[in-house]
Amino acid sequence: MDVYKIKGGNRLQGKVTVSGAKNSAVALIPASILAGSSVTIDGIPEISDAWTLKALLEEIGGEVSFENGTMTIDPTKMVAMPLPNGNVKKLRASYYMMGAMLGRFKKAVIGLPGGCFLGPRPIDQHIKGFEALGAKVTNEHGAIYLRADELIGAKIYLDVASVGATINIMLAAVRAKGKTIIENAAKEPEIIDVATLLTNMGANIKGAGTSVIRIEGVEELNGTNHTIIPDRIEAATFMIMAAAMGDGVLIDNVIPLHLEAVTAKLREMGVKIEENEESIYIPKHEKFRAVDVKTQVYPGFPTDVQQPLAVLMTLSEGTSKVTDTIYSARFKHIDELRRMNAKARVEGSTAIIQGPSALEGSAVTATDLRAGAALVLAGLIAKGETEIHDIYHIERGYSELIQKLCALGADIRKESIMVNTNNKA
Ligand SMILES: CC(=O)N[C@H]1[C@@H](OP(=O)(O)OP(=O)(O)OC[C@H]2O[C@@H](n3ccc(=O)[nH]c3=O)[C@H](O)[C@@H]2O)O[C@H](CO)[C@@H](O)[C@@H]1O
Ligand SMILES: C=C(OP(=O)(O)O)C(=O)O
Repeated sequence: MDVYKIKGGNRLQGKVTVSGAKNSAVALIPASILAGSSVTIDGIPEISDAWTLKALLEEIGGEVSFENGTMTIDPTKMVAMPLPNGNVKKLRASYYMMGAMLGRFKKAVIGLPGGCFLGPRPIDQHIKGFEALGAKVTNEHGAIYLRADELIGAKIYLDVASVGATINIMLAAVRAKGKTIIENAAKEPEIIDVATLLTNMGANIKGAGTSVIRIEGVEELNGTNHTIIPDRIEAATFMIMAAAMGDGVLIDNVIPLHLEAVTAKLREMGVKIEENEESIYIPKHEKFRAVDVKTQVYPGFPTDVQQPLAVLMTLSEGTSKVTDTIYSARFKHIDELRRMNAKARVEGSTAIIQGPSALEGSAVTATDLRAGAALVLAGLIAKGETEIHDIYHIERGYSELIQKLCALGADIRKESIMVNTNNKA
């Protein structure tokens, strides 16, 4: 089993460059299914989710290369191959194969997606959207079957402003006949990024990034080149790491506008942040104020950042509270942080963190992607050695994390350890 081993206490200094956005990449790659010729995407992060999607595209006949951050996808020989099991279970975003294959082939069979367990993650709004466009959708033995004679544009009101449902409906609707209107659409920057790719492929999409998206279906889409946006969640993770352990860290390749809620909350905690056009500088800090934070849909405070932020709260003076309004059960990291001597507990959908506490190295488990990032930060701060298990969660979404942290001065390495399966409960 692979683990991360971290010797805590090293200060971080220098420049770190943020990779392309995971949550864009995992939608842009399936979007290429809709193209009539090759799509090239620059800035794809080196994460296992990208490799898994490459494998999924190859399973349906795509020719895909992925080298030095550039993925080129030739979709011309793709077929509507059912994907009920295997790779689709490895990540959440395999659900985008539904919208893209429905758009191109008018049919798809896709297993229920995997991804982080954060509490219930239904896909009812995706299905409602596909049905509104004229698809018949059934759930048979854990796989979703979608078929349509033709897709016809429709008005769809999302009961929740879901990122996945907004993108998935967009993927199918660009090839539907006539006009689709998505109301109460999610507004995340990754949605604009996907709409930009689709528009450059010849789609007609207006309003991406607002709560009403209008799509006029087209008969065919062409290949194109695209450069992905920077990962605002990775950037926020490094901002928090820099605040906690930095002696001056420049975080490069960011769009500061995408980070407004994070920047505002960190400033409230006493963190000094210098924003440049495409980078953010965080100087050394010694003290932090306790704050309360509530996660919200974009442009509110992102749920994907609350777990690393909780670690900074263990250094803050007083009681902090984190309420997750998106995922009620996204608090598995709190138990692990307690193993490291954090004073924290969960009440309902709120974590209550009492600081400051002196974190101590321990063996802990990355229960999900951002819990993993939180534990990496806790390990950087803690006295002694921290060993993080189940790091495959972290590697789904952070590109070259070890290399980036080592370059900043951290003592973190990946190691294979023997697991005694006889002792497993
Ligand atoms: C691959 C990807 O982009 N993942 C991101 C995406 O996940 P994902 O797209 O899965 O998240 P959604 O925006 O869809 O979910 C938001 C909320 O809506 C609920 N919901 C969603 C769909 C649905 O059909 N029915 C329903 O009730 C969910 O349970 C959740 O409470 O947005 C989340 C919220 O910003 C992020 O944490 C994830 O990192
Ligand atoms: C929850 C996340 O990812 P996914 O939706 O891919 O599980 C995340 O990126 O924090």
